[in-house]
Amino acid sequence: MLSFQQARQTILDHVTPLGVERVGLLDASERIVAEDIIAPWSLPVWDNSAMDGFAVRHDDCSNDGTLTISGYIPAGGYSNDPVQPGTAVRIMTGAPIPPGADTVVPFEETSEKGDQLTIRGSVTVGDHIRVKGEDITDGENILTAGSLLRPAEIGLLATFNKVIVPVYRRPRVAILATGDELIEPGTPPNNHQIVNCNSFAVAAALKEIGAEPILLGIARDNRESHLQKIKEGLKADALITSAGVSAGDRDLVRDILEELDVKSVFWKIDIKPGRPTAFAMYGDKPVFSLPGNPVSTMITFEEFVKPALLKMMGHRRVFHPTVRAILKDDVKKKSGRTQFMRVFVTMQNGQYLASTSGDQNTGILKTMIRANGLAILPAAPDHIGSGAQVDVQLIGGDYV
Ligand SMILES: Nc1nc2c(c(=O)[nH]1)N[C@H]1C(S)=C(S)[C@@H](COP(=O)(O)OP(=O)(O)OC[C@H]3O[C@@H](n4cnc5c(N)ncnc54)[C@H](O)[C@@H]3O)O[C@H]1N2
Ligand code: MOO
Repeated sequence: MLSFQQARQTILDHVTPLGVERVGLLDASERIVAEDIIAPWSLPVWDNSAMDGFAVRHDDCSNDGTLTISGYIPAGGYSNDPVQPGTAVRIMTGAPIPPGADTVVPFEETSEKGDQLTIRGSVTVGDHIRVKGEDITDGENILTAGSLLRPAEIGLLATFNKVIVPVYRRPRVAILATGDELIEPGTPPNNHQIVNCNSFAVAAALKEIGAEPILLGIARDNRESHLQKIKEGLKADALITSAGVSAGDRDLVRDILEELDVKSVFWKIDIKPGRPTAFAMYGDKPVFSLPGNPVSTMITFEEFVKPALLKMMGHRRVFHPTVRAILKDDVKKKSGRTQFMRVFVTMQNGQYLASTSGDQNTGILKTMIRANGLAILPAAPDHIGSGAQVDVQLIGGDYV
């Protein structure tokens, strides 16, 4: 049986980034740029003032004399007239430095009387001038393909007039719940029926990473229903099924996938929860079959599906940030399996602390709700004492 790391790597080895599409600037937010972006001009575009004040010739500032105010350049204005010796030009932040001037003196360091200006204190040549190209030079590679477009990158693209941006396509991901016991949310449950929560938890997780969920509904525990729904799901870029993958008499998912020529890559991983997870490929489309217990579905999505989809969207970083934390509880676990423990992480005196968020049975949803981290307990020991250091993936929720 594959270990946690082997299974995750195997999945990542099977998926590749989807194609590229060109979208409007704001639609590119939080997506991955698919080509290098080259600066078409320098930034700043020209030498400009960093302060409201006076553009002067530094040589004129060395004696205690006065200068004559000879002009005014607001932001949005410019002047091609050279600043003559003995004169100063009133200039606003962002306005281009006029020829001849090499220094800006802020208003606070001057006093004015009519058109006469006195500079107080010492002035260094070049003060308060933002020099052309000091930020970015013409032809510089400003964003390499594969970069995440956060607000700062979107601003940078806007600066350079890049209103159409090449980004990796977002996967359309079909989600199929399976089981005769299931009804859809909004339907009053009869005896022995339970409401399909997995499809919605998975759809929300997909939206969080910018993938497009397609809800296929529920496949009933018979061959025809599975065939019809799975066929539909295979039209998407990826398919996620929940339940029907363990050893039950009615666990049909893997058989039907095989019947539809979906090639099994592996079944079962040495982890808890999530052992019966199956992974298969339909051409170049991944098919994830997640165990039905809601907590197992959510954790296997986080550990296996999310990194694969992020890779398909062109992301270079596909894993949750992991921190070392001190365990606050004694933990008994199954020896030989990597175990994901739902924890609540806090920070005290510069150190992360992780305490169990409650009952770790996979039937217990509440513990998932309370968790903001998953501690990854290594396979070997069957007991980890409080005070031990463990790796914890931060999975969001309340900030620590
Ligand atoms: N003999 C064995 N039995 C089981 C094994 C095993 O290895 N041998 N593995 C156990 C483990 S671990 C898990 S996890 C479950 C997973 O089984 P399935 O993926 O086949 O899921 P089901 O049995 O159909 O359902 C499990 C549980 O989850 C509920 N469920 C299913 N779908 C949904 C949904 N969409 N929304 C909410 N809840 C859902 C379902 O009613 C069951 O209670 O198998 C163990 N058994
Ligand atoms: O592996 Mo099951 O997913 O423990 O609940």
